[in-house]
Amino acid sequence: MHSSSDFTVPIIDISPYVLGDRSPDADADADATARRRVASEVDHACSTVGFIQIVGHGIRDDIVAGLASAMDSFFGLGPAQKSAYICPPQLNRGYTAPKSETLSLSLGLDSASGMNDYFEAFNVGTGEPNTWPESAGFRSAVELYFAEAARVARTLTGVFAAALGESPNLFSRITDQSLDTLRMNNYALDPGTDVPERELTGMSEHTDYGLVTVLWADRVPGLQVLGADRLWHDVQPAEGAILVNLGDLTARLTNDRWMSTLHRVRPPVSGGTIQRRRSAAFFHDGNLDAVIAPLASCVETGAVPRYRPVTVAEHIRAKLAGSRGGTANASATREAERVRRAVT
Ligand SMILES: O=C(O)CCC(=O)C(=O)O
Ligand SMILES: [Fe+2]
Repeated sequence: MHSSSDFTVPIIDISPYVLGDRSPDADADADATARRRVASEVDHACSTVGFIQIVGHGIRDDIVAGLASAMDSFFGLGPAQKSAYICPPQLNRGYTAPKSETLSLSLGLDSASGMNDYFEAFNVGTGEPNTWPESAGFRSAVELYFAEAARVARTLTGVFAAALGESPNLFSRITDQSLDTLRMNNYALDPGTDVPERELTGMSEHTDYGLVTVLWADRVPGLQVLGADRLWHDVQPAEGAILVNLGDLTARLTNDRWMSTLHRVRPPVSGGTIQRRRSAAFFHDGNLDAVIAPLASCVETGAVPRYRPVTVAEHIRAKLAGSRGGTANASATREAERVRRAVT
């Protein structure tokens, strides 16, 4: 594992975009200035790191605590009970048992032997039929958090439009029927499991697939982000902060002005075990029939855009066929090359 002191995930206070109801005597000029500052900080972070920590997001602590305890109640069930919620790979919903996905196959990178990622997960979302565990209060707690993450994702795309100097409806017109998925991840070993002092793959290296990811995570080590220095850096959210990272569709839209940053989860093994860690990734992917092509403002005059247009459905399907279906994705050559060039 590598780290260097000059790698940081910037903390940005997005409250100027979140506070909806202003008092009648609010200073409109001061508001506009505060928003411009947020947009400029976001532009810088998206161009250089591809990850942000947001504060001032307005998600109440009790809603996060409700999500965390819903996750505990489900992941605490026995393997047979959890397995009743497994869905076929072409449906990105329900329970994923440990070692039934390999995220790096979404980049076309082969795993040595079948599905290897140690995480277990539960997915719910829009656009595909959900299955809900019977655990008391699970559905209502998860739906409350889901609505808040969806609100924050939409606030962020508003900031993105401003930061790119585009019309405010740049994203709203391609996200009114957005495919959104909340993936609740659990990285844990059964009591008594003895892992050798080597690194365990919690979740293999990948970029996220959609427009933007809103990522709540325990303040426990494990998440690593690939820096421009080709080193993997450990990242933990600050108290109360929520991580945000861009997905491939925003990199494509911005012709790589903004980055879909590679990341992975490698829980450190100590004393033969790992510290349990939870995360919940809200993937905001856009309307399935939306066509994502590089913005004219992000392509130099006379230059050829780096990406051909794709629909959201086409892109997400190819990625999931890799991570969930085990068919290596052949169309992520650029990201796969970045992983190969990383110092492991
Ligand atoms: O567990 C984490 O912090 C990262 C999860 C993640 O990258 C994902 O679900 O795509
Ligand atoms: Fe991810």
